[in-house]
Amino acid sequence: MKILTSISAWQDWRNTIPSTQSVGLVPTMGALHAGHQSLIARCRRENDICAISLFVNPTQFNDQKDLTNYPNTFEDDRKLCESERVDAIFFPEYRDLYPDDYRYRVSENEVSRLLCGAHRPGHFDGVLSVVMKLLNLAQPQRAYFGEKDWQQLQLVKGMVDAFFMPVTIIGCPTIRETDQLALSSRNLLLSKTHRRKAAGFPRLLATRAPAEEVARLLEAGGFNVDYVQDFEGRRCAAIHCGGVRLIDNRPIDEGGER
Ligand SMILES: Nc1ncnc2c1ncn2[C@@H]1O[C@H](COP(=O)(O)OP(=O)(O)OP(=O)(O)O)[C@@H](O)[C@H]1O
Ligand SMILES: CC(C)(CO)[C@@H](O)C(=O)[O-]
Ligand code: BAL
Repeated sequence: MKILTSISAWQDWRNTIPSTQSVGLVPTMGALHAGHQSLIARCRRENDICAISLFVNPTQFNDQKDLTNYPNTFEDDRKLCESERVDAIFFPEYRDLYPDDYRYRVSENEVSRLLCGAHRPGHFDGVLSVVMKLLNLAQPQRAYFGEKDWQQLQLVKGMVDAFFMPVTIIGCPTIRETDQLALSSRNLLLSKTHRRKAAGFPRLLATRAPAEEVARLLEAGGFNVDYVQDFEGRRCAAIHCGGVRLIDNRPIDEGGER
């Protein structure tokens, strides 16, 4: 497994791959967990070459504290990638990935302003810009994203269509803990008490009550609610639990308990 830290090393490596071999890419911000692992495993199964990027992208953070606190578990990440037979890890630095210092960026003017975009101004400009860079560098046939970040997934698909980018975006189901909390790197930041309490989030999101009622119940349960909103077939929500921001979504038409 190669660990590539410079753009030129990554490009040189990419150039060694014959055009007859398919490449899959899993973009991540590291602190890998079983959710990421499911994306990597699928990428491994569906492609000759499986690559992953680990980059905590500063341009998508509107909150400096959130960026500073973002977990970093590089050694464990490396081991997980090795055990999943990843071929290459791309682990760049900001100044290399942003030679323009973010003068150039990709913007979407509608969906990116809703939900998470309304609460994290500029967030999706940062996400789309870095994903465009990563896709241009890796030139994968397929790239894998989690449904946990539903709005992100829709925006990345939209960008690829809008710019005629030669890549297929594959959405992968959300992996959950046994108490149904969606796995997320930020879960590492929850205290024991808040981790226990966080199980109430997916439980309330799965009820059939109207979105406003779910928001009220979450607030009553001690969470600070950014939003609960139905969007493109999903009930999406973001809350703060003990200062940690968590997001989740559920299909709106799922039978039984949502
Ligand atoms: N529980 C999960 N199930 C499936 N995919 C996931 C899960 N959590 C994250 N992913 C996907 O992994 C990719 C990388 O996500 P990222 O590195 O931001 O991790 P994260 O756990 O979402 O962290 P964060 O705490 O920042 O939300 C994204 O496409 C994301 O949707
Ligand atoms: C897609 C991504 C890797 C871009 O930094 C990030 O938003 C994430 O991990 O979901
Ligand atoms: N998975 C979304 C990345 C972020 O919260 O910035």
